[in-house]
Amino acid sequence: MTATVLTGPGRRSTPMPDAGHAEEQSLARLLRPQLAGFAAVVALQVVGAVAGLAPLLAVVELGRALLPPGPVDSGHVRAVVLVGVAGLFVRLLCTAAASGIGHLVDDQVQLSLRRRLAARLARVPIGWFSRRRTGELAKVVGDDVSAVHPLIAHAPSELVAAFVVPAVSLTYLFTIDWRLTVITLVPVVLALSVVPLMMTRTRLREQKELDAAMGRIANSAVEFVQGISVVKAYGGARRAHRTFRTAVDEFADTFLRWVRGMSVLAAGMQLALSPPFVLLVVLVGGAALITSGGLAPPDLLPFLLLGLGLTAPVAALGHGFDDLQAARRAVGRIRDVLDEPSLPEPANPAAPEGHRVELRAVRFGYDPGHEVLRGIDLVLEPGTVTAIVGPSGSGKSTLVQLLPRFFDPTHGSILLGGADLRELGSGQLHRLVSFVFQDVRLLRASVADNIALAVPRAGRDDVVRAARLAHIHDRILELPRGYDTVLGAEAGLSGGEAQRIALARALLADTPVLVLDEATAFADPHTERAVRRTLSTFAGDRTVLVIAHRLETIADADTVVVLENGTIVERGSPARLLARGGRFASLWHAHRSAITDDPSDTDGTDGTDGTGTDRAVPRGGESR
Ligand SMILES: Nc1ncnc2c1ncn2[C@@H]1O[C@H](COP(=O)(O)OP(=O)(O)OP(=O)(O)O)[C@@H](O)[C@H]1O
Repeated sequence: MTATVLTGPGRRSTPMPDAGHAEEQSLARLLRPQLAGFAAVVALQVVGAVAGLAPLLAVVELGRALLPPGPVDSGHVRAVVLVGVAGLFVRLLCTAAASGIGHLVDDQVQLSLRRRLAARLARVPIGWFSRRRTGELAKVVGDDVSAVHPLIAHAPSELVAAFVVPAVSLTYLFTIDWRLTVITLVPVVLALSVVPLMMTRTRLREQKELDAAMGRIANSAVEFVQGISVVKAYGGARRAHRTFRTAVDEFADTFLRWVRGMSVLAAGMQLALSPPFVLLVVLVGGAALITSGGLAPPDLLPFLLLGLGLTAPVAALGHGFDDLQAARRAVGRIRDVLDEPSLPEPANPAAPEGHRVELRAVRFGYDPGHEVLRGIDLVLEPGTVTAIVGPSGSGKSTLVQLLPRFFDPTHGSILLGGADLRELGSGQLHRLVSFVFQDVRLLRASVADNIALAVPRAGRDDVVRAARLAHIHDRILELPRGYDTVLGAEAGLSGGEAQRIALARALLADTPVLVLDEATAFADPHTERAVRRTLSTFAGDRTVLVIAHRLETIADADTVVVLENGTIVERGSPARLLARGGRFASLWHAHRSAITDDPSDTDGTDGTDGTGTDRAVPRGGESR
């Protein structure tokens, strides 16, 4: 046997900079398209906040005009009332408009975030998902994006109210009496002095721990629900439940620690901002000034009224503080996902010539330090079927998943028609390579749409032809609405049926390279034989790579590749390999005797086709 290290016209892959990654996904950049809307919200809030002070100031002015003894200037009173009413009206108008625009901007930002997340998730390597937990990802796309809501829709109004209202009020109060103004500020200063204590390293760490504990609850709940059938079948509900209970208990402990740290601070802040405390401070200060003759009694009124107005925005900011902190952390997590490197897309895709596939010194590992494929050199010629065999865990599935580019090799390259896969656009690659793996994923869509996934414009005739070839047409007709039946909603399919839908999808895609993980594993013997016949007819000039579990597939293959521990230990035609008496021969004999020893196996997979002819005898052929 000769090693099939071929040198072809393949070029070195030069991964292009990832366009998606290059665009820095900062929140500012994210908000840039919405800047006009954002500016309008802030402007309306400023006008609204200032106008909102008019009624208060009108009451104060009325008090100062009506309380002192003597004649009343009715013209002045009328003007003050009019200004107060107009201010109220403008405030209502501005607040409503700002709230409306703010929520529209928020909607756009959330939509854009979710679109970006979806686009990024579609481009990250499949391996990234296996390292992520479903709960965490669901939290980012769902909860975390929603947590941005207060940041966009409420923060501007709260910030504006917190700064503009006190600024205007203070200016007015200063014109009346600067000493009482300073006294009126005491509650605000006390409340603000608590804020840094709420943001110490310990408090922020506790917040993070709280978030992580919440994430663990979500994960364990999702995992518990996903695995519920297995757990129940094996009576392990108690054990599985324990993970959830532990997560819940941990959350309760973390929450208690957080509450303990925050409650005194929050209570102190609330006390400082509470109306009774504010009134007490202003009254004590005002009374002292009045008795000393430094302040006219009616001038105490504006301080009592506006003093309460000074603390209200700070209190609102305090209430929104948690939301804002949560939004900040959520944006951080969203940014982490958006910054995740995706499989690089070439700026100028290469044009492959033909569909010869060549793996050159391919190495790959899911985790650093643990290689699953350790230097694979392999050529798959057009018009041939290459079967991969090998013990469980030898890397067969990993190897075939590199062809549709579920992952990129960590070293070496894979060439298709002379072009490195990394130099092909993803659309181009999908037009060249289709696959049917064991773990078939069908979409919650009609049967026809599922089959036509790669060729959305395919006519119904083509879809039916592909379904017939995959021997699933009759079963589809039995479904409630035939080809229009929505899978997962109106009907479900068995594992073998789902595989044949996936096979029909691959047949319709009609790509020159086909990768199969023994696509007929779940079919009954009769269907399995029929599907195999279809595949051998269909193969034609195609380049076919199949993970073979059945002797017939192995016997029919042009080349068999024996994989062990991530390296190719034998390759050649089945007949030659059998004659050599090496690894393949012992695998073959072990496989055969396992089947003949198993009395339950009556499906012909022992190498006979049920007609008495021994078909699973490797046919002759030269090693490539
Ligand atoms: N998503 C993954 N993340 C981390 N390790 C993985 C992942 N998938 C497979 N592995 C590991 O890679 C090695 C090869 O697995 P692979 O599924 O390719 O083998 P296989 O030959 O196809 O096995 P089988 O015949 O049992 O399907 C195994 O050690 C497996 O644990």
